[in-house]
Amino acid sequence: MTFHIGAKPGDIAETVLLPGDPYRARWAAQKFLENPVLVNEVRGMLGYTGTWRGHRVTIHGTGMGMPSMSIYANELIRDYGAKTLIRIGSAGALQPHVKVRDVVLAMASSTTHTPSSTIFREMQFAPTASFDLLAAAHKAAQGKATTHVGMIHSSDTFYNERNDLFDQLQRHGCLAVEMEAAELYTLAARYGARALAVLTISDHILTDEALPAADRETSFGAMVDIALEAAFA
Ligand SMILES: O=P(O)(O)O[C@H]1O[C@H](CO)[C@@H](O)[C@H]1O
Ligand SMILES: O=c1cc[nH]c(=O)[nH]1
Repeated sequence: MTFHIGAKPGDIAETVLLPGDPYRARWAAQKFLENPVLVNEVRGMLGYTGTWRGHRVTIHGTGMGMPSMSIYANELIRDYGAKTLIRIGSAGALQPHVKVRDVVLAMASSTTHTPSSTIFREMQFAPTASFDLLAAAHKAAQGKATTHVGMIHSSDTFYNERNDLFDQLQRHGCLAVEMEAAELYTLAARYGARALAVLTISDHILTDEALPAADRETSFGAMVDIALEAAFA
């Protein structure tokens, strides 16, 4: 048991899928895992452990934003021994060719700040996915969803007041914006774990098209499939 996770030692698998939304964790565990058992509900941040094709897997919510992701990723890696962490999140598209419901595999993520910025001081650290997971996810995605691989942005805000920043990101090829991947990649690098973000486009920054909350909670099956296949490739 840690400050934020009530699971007993051994309750958490070495492979952890991480949606921001705890209800997406419940939906994905019930739909994809055999014998899912609730291992955490502290603060309503649901975590389940079960098996997928014989492999133990935990699916655990992270909440929204990098400070919340940082708390869960730190405790999962340092206290429970998680070794492969795959975010299964939603994101807003920043390019015209990236459409709602497409999947984005985040090769790298830019930021303005992360919870780790204080330790890097003047350095602009490059948070990057684990190549083996990225390559396996790319292969697993074939035939499951229209998939894009590239750079994303992890923002500290959902309600952006700086459209000029999004203009520059779009101009430099950034595919999508979300709020957690960069800190996950940074912590995985620090502690020698593997990490990837598999994202489903829930809305389009350029057109304002958006999926309803129920779809964001439960209709993102392709990314869960891709994440599970990549984890055990
Ligand atoms: O759907 P999740 O995984 O929560 O991800 C995205 O959705 C939230 C904002 O609505 C942020 O957490 C962002 O990163
Ligand atoms: O951070 C996010 C996540 C989904 N969609 C957005 O526009 N931003």
